[in-house]
Amino acid sequence: CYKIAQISKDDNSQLAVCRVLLAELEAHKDAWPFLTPVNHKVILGYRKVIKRPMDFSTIKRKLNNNLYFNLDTFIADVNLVFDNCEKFNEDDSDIGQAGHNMRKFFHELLHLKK
Ligand SMILES: Cn1cc(C(=O)NCCN)ccc1=O
Repeated sequence: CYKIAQISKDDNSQLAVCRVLLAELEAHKDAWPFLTPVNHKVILGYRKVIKRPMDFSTIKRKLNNNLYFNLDTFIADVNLVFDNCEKFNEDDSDIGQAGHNMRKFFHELLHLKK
């Protein structure tokens, strides 16, 4: 049963790493555009242009509902947040710049944890 215990321990420690990474993203000064889902009733065109919306609160809900298989599936959703941002916003806009800053910050976090 050691093998089974080992697998579940890895899942738990990977889950703990995801929670810490998400907390650090949410605490960043440039996180404000990404904390909650984009309101497509307010932001015209968003629903048509962005096929897979994602935000930090949705990632937190998915983490708590055990919907991430491993660290890589978590990283894919975080990158989706930044890819959506780049698609919808000009690079020189406030939100566009925030997205670039947050992507760089997340990339550096990942390389610290390795
Ligand atoms: C990520 N993103 C956020 C917004 C937004 O307005 N967020 C509300 C901030 N309070 C608009 C476009 C977009 O791509």
